[in-house]
Amino acid sequence: MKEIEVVAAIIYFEDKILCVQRPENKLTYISEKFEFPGGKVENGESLNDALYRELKEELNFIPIIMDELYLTVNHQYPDFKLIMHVFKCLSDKSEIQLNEHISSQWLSLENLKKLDWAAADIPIVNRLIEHG
Ligand SMILES: Nc1nc2c([nH]c(=O)n2[C@H]2C[C@H](O)[C@@H](COP(=O)(O)OP(=O)(O)OP(=O)(O)O)O2)c(=O)[nH]1
Repeated sequence: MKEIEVVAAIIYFEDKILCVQRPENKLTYISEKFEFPGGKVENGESLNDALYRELKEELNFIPIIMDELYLTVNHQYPDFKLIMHVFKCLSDKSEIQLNEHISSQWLSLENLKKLDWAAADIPIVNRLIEHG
């Protein structure tokens, strides 16, 4: 089974977290789902470099990375295995540019569960709600 390695960012502005919605996709289980911004790690790239590149591409955003690594999620989707490394970041503003996503919301922890998340993101959302 194909393996995909991805980096993703939990971006905080004050006490809110940036949640972004994926566009339509032939894979129904990720189509129009909410996720944390990020994307695939390229060959030979460090996780931090991948995160900087993806956030610049997707949001024109240069992150301040807060911690080494928040969590690595392993999730089996029907067509591939996802390995997703998640980092917490800070933003000093709430205005963001969406280059690839169809919508975004800044949500406080207690509202995160209201969104329709990609399945791999559920453990991240749960950990955030339980431990911040
Ligand atoms: N960035 C990100 N991807 C996620 C999350 N949850 C989740 O299941 N994924 C999955 C969806 C995709 O199958 C994969 C990310 O790949 P992508 O297609 O967005 O990556 P990319 O920007 O490098 O895209 P491309 O160059 O292949 O077009 O990880 C998440 O929270 N953030």
